[in-house]
Amino acid sequence: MRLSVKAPAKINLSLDVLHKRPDGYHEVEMVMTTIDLADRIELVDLPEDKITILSHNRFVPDDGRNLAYQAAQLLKKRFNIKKGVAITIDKVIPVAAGLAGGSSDAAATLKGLNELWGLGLSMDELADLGAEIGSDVSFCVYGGTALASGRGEKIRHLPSPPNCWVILAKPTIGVSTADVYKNLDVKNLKHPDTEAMIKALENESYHGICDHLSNVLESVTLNMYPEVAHIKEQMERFGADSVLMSGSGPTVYGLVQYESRVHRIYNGLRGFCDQVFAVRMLGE
Ligand SMILES: C[C@@](CO)(OP(=O)(O)O)[C@H](O)COP(=O)(O)OP(=O)(O)OC[C@H]1O[C@@H](n2ccc(N)nc2=O)[C@H](O)[C@@H]1O
Ligand SMILES: Nc1ncnc2c1ncn2[C@@H]1O[C@H](COP(=O)(O)OP(=O)(O)O)[C@@H](O)[C@H]1O
Repeated sequence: MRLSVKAPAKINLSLDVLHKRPDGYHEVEMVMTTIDLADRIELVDLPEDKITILSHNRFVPDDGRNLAYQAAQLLKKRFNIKKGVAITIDKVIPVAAGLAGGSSDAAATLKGLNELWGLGLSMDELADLGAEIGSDVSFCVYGGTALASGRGEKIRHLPSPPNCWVILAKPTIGVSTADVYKNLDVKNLKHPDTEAMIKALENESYHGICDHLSNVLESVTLNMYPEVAHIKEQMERFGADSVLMSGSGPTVYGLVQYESRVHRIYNGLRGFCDQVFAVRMLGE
């Protein structure tokens, strides 16, 4: 049997770090939402006991380092499944970009194999399994809009933002999430107003969302890679309503309400940045 599953990227509308935990992770409060920029995962049942990964993107590992591989392996071990799966990843989401591409591939693989192998697991059970793979995988299982806390695995669903455009620009560098957290000065942070962001979503206030975009990891990555700051300035100059770096970066996104402005910003950024996308929020 063969199954195809969509694996959408996320952006962080706000990202706060509360403290460093004894296990080395950071306690976070993040408002995240999925966007219409997605990988496609194809799963084909194999009679023999093996997992294969195929992707034409050279930055995507084709072995046990791949998060989709880890998702399949976790299900096989936990439910004692003797057959295998061939996973093909049609990569659209830029890699190591702060958009949770790998995490979303893992989440899509969990959901797809749940169906393919008839496991009958609930979304909550899949999200719990996802947390064993990575901090962002639980969110990616549900998608939509949510407040993620703990190390990212505790999910509270939120209303999705009013429809608008999201323009993304990724400079030609990949950022290590671990390095960014390592360079974060947790004691001296200007904390986002997470509650105000949640209120803005509840009130369907586009301007409220724009006013409260905030990410404590942004200044860390901006200091490490000045080209990210440059993209942010240009996105603001070309007329995005509000601009922020997603996750640990280096992708910068701008929110734009009116389609008439999208082309100008997109074309302006394309002048000096190879990877630019104009997409919609995905909603619920
Ligand atoms: C920063 C965020 C924001 O959404 O995303 P990305 O920028 O990676 O997309 C997440 O917190 C990343 O989630 P994810 O990429 O799944 O992280 P993991 O694989 O679990 O961890 C990678 C490394 O990041 C650090 N880490 C991650 C999450 C967390 N709450 N505290 C941490 O300190 C740890 O050093 C860990 O070894
Ligand atoms: N399916 C996958 N797609 C992309 N990268 C993956 C995948 N599985 C593992 N990785 C590894 O995870 C790292 C982070 O990738 P990604 O999830 O795209 O970024 P981020 O954590 O910034 O959102 C990459 O450098 C890559 O080596």
